[in-house]
This record gives sequence, structure tokens and C-alpha cells, in this order.
Amino acid sequence: MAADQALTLIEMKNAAFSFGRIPVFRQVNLKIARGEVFCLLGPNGCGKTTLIDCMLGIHTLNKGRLCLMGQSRPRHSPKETARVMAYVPQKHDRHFSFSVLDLLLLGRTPYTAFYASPGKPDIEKAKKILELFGLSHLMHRDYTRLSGGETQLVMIMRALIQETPVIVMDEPTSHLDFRYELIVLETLARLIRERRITLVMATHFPNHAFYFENAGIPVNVAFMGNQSVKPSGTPSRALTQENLARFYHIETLVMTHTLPGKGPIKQIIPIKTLDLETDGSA
Ligand SMILES: Nc1ncnc2c1ncn2[C@@H]1O[C@H](COP(=O)(O)OP(=O)(O)OP(=O)(O)O)[C@@H](O)[C@H]1O
Repeated sequence: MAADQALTLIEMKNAAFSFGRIPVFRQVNLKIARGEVFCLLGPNGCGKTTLIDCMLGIHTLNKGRLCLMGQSRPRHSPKETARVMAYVPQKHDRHFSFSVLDLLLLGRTPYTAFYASPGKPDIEKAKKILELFGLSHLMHRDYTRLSGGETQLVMIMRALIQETPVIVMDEPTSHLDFRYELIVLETLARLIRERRITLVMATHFPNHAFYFENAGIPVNVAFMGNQSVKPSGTPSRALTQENLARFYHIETLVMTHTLPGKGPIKQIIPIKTLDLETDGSA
């Protein structure tokens, strides 16, 4: 196997998807490698969740191919997909009053035999992650009665104990306070460094891309809009004031601050909206 193939975990070739007659994206070509953060940016409604749902097999591509870990199939089975990718959705319908512990244990289902219950090591993993996040007090709480932020943290913890090579997150920190946002980013950065997991993240916070780049992790940014996806390189290359103006129609400052002993830290500061007439193709 060529080195390039060995490193590529997810690949889309000439992919297209539409809801009925309404196209969401077409001609999408992308490669996501082991140990990288793939950061998908784009305005509301441009199709980020739909693209992620196609990667996860929730929707089937109308055209093109999806390869997971080098395997191209018209459809990957849910269990097969769940061993490769754990998913933190943007929205989650809470129908069943599971305890938080039971919900976390669902993350272990891909490794549990049909009809079997999760074992002691699975329960230990769930308890350990609750401890790590300082949330052991939630263990026996009814999951349907958690706050928005607590629910999001439970979904993140469930994905982490699924122990997959890829974690897919759709707006993963939208409900989190400053401290928990950082705890999640730090945990992900540690997993990428230590286990070389891959993170696919759709976000409205381009600063998250800079967070990982500042931490020395390989990051690739792709802009989605006008039914296409444009891979645009590292955050430093992609997230320039000019591109942000073209793509989001906003004026920004991209700041670099050097922290003693830590090297340069980059961050975007939004200044003001620009006229919508500005060209939107980044
Ligand atoms: N089940 C569906 N049936 C028909 N159209 C849909 C369906 N789900 C989403 N859409 C439409 O597809 C387009 C893309 O939606 P999607 O949720 O993928 O966008 P997004 O980029 O994730 O948006 P946001 O940033 O606001 O979360 C939108 O116009 C949306 O209204």
C-alpha cells in the first residue's frame, strides 16, 4: 500500500448529495489523514452537517465514492462505521430516560456482542471519563433532564470512550462554558498527540482551527459554500483577513501573540460586518 493511502482514513471522490431535487453539494473531493484535524467551515445552511452525515453513512451519496480506512463500499454497515468513527452530533433528540452511565455505555456498543451487556471494563471506562471531566456527580442522573452544556459533554464523553481512530464533531462546543470548551480542546489535542486520532470538526469558530495549530497539531481547513468544498490548507494559510472577508463578509484582525516559552499564538478577532456585495468565494 502506498504511504499516502496508508495515512488517508477518509476520502471522498467526486461526491454529490441532494435532498430530492435540491442539491446540497457536488464534485466534492477531499482526503483526511491520520492524526490531523480537518476543520470544515462555512455559513449557516451551506451543508456541513449533511456532508458529515454522508461520511457517517446516515445519508448515502447520490454520486461519487466514500472510502473509509481505504475501503470503498456503496454502504458501510453501522457497526463497521462505529468502529472507525465516533460522532458528536449538533442536535440530539432525547427520547429515552437513560441514566448518564447507561448513555455513556452506548459508546461501547460497537465492541459488545449481540444480546450481551457491557462488561466491567466498559463500566470502568465510563466512570473514568466522568472523573476526568469532573462530572462523576452526573453518573446516575436522568440524561433527559441535563442542561444543554451537560448534554453536549455527555455526547463528547460517549464519543471518547468509543475509542475510534476518527472522532467527528458537529459544532461540539456550542453550549459549553469557557472552561469546558478548553477542557474539550485540551483532551482532543492530547488524544491526537498520544494516539494519533483524527478529528473531523464542523464549526462556526475558526479560532478552534488556530487552537490546534497553535498546539503544534496538523490542521487542514476546508471552506464549504455554493455547493462545493474547497480544501484551503493550514489555518495560517487559509484563515487570512482577506479570505475571512471574502467568505464570511466580515472585517477581522488576525493577531499573533508570542507567549514566553510557548511560541506564537494566533487568533481571529472579529471587528465588523462588511457589505454583502463582497465576493463570497474563498
Ligand atoms: N432532511 C432534510 N430535508 C431537506 N432539506 C434539508 C434536510 N436537512 C437539511 N436540509 C437543508 O440542507 C441544507 C444544508 O443543511 P445543513 O444542516 O447540512 O447545513 P449546515 O451547514 O450544517 O448548517 P448550520 O451551520 O446552520 O448548522 C439547508 O438548506 C437545509 O435546510
